[in-house]
Amino acid sequence: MTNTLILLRHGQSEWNQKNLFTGWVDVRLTDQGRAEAKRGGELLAEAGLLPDVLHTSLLSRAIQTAHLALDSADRLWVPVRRSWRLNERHYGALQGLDKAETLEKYGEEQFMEWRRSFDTPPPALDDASEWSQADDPRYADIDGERPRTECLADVIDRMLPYWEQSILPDLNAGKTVLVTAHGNSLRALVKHLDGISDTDIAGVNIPTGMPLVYDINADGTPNGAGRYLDPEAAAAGAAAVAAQGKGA
Ligand SMILES: O=C(O)[C@H](O)COP(=O)(O)O
Repeated sequence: MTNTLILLRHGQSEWNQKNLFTGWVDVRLTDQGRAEAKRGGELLAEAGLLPDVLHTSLLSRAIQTAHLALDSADRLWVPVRRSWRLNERHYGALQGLDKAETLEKYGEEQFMEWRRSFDTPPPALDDASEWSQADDPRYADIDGERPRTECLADVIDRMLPYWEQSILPDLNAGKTVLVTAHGNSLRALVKHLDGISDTDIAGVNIPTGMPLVYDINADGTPNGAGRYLDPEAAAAGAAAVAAQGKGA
């Protein structure tokens, strides 16, 4: 017996479009991002994958995406659980910087180390920065220390307790679970589910707005590989993410 987990990265955001490092900066979806989110919900409805519960991060781009996708699937009424533990990785002092300019300034090796290494975080973001979340009320009472920068290993450390204590129990209650989150918080969960090595995860990118479906066993392991509902579009989207920063 397995239960259905649906992972959905938010649609294109305003800073995805501008090619800026985003992290915990709370930007909204673009028109394209809203269309991607609606299409994601249509794909779920066409596949008969109707969520019974929603888990989102505390960031507007994921919350907007969930709302649009659930509306397309006529499931706006499902219960919602939100957590900072599903937030995008905190990009530290890179938040707000242009990816292409950062690549140009620091070179490919340093750019990729900060962007895709497993355990090297960017420099920490000063609380006085305009892109800091030091004064953001949504983090006033979070169950953990508010990060000033994160690497993927840090994201896994703060995301897995939520996976085990909040998402997996919903799955084992027989619910179809929709998780709307972010490129790197979903890379963290996919790494865990698929047993991807610390090295190989650097080559994994999550496309925007495309449902990724897993059949999950009671112990939290996947029964087979995850599957995108539109594999061709997913491959093109992942390639576009990989190309960000390279002037693409
Ligand atoms: O936070 C961001 O900049 C993006 O959502 C993810 O960026 P990345 O694909 O460069 O990690």
